[in-house]
Amino acid sequence: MKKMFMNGEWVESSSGETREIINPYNQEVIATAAEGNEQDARFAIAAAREAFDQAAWAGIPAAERGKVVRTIAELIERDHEELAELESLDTGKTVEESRGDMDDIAGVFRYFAEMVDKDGGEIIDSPIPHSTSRVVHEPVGVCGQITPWNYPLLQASWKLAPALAAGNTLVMKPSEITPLTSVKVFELMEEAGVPAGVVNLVLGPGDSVGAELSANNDVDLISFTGGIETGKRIMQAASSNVKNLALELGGKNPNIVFADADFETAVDQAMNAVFFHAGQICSAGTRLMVEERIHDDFVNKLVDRVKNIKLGSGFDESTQMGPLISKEHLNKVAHYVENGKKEGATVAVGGDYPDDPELQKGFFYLPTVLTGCTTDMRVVQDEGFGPVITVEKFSTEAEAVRLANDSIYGLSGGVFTNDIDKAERCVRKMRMGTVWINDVNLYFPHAPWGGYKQSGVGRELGKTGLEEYQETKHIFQNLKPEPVNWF
Ligand SMILES: NC(=O)c1ccc[n+]([C@@H]2O[C@H](COP(=O)([O-])OP(=O)(O)OC[C@H]3O[C@@H](n4cnc5c(N)ncnc54)[C@H](O)[C@@H]3O)[C@@H](O)[C@H]2O)c1
Ligand SMILES: C[N+](C)(C)CC=O
Repeated sequence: MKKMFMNGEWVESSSGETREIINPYNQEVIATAAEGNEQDARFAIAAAREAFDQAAWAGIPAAERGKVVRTIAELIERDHEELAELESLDTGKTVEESRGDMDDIAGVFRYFAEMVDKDGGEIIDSPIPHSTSRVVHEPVGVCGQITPWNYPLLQASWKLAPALAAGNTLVMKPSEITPLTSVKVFELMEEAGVPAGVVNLVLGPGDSVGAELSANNDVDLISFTGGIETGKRIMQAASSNVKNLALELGGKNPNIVFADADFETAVDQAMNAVFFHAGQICSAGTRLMVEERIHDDFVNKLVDRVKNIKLGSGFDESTQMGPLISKEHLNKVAHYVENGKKEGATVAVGGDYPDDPELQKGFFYLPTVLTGCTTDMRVVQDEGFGPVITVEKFSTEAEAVRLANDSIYGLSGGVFTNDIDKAERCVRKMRMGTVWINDVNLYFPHAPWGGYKQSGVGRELGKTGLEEYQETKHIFQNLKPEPVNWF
């Protein structure tokens, strides 16, 4: 039974309720987890509040905190294979992808561990005679952290590492359907020596545990990664005590291919942009935009290659794409494609469930390419979050940029061209938090990640990822205090 971690203890839920965790490849039960509720969330928040107010973590010298965060990275590296296999069991993604995630996760803890003791504040040139003026950074306080199911531990690491580095205490709620690697990393944080009450883990549903974290007045910051509609609810709840807010939401990301791009690379990357993790990636380049002159050749080549994508178990080395996360999500993706067809899109390949008998127990959907799409279609505007590419045509650079920006989202986008001036002109006009030139879906700890428009608020990773977990304080000192005699 996977328990919750509160005030340094592993506990069951106060109600005794549990949830079965399902393998999306074959629907087998892989674990049972405690199912927490509002009361459990309040208990964990109180523990984090107490630990913060007693300076159980922020009061430790920064270099010592850095050492503990670095040890977490080392323990993740030690248990790398176990963590990768757990992630694949829970999400269905290939173990090869999960191994890459674990490398990234250890790197994130290392990156923030190195930043811990580098900030000595700032001296301001005070305009007031006989005074000093300084700026220091302090932790925000108690942080609520809510994560999604698609990259369970990766998204958790983007929140845990900077929050700890900055000296905060926290309560994390992972997605209720993929808690396994989060439980494991809390074991590793305990082993690394994080003091009791500093990190707390509550398992359970969003509308109880997540809602309590978002609304509770003892929480100072809420950091959320997930869908737009949930993000809006959290934003409203967080207004109760005007919490600091960080939102990493969805995307519907354009991938623009100009006729002068390297053809083979652009086709290959158009597939990488979408079919990793069956398209369940916030920054998936699901909206392929191809210059009219090469459109037909490009689609033909793409379809030829997509036909050969091998579906299967994430534990089979020959598998290139695993299942979707759940029955509910599979139905959502199938409806999304059906609606696209009704709007006039043509299924060039896929558009159905696989008929391979070996895949019938899993939540599989065929890699799909929809052609004849236009920007006004819902299938182009909505985040499908599945292995589905919509293809649009454009004829000029200005049109490509205008169409790419025609979205409520602004998470990421790609441009493929050999004309570097054109690439630069396009990416500077694209209203997205990350833009790639001749590449897709890249991220690393040193560069900030986040969305323009409705894709989010704030940035994770990089220097800004640490700043999100810090308050900024100005300290002014009068070196020659004397009466002002105004009154
Ligand atoms: N921008 C990014 O970096 C990024 C990264 C990963 C995923 N995502 C987005 O996440 C979405 C997929 O994840 P999902 O389906 O798990 O999202 P979701 O919004 O359904 O759930 C995310 C988390 O929120 C919790 N939650 C649900 N209702 C809640 C409520 N009322 N109050 C508080 N918490 C609540 C869930 O239990 C879960 O832990 C996609 O839209 C994807 O684009 C974004
Ligand atoms: C942020 N990222 C790309 C790792 C996962 C998005 O779903």
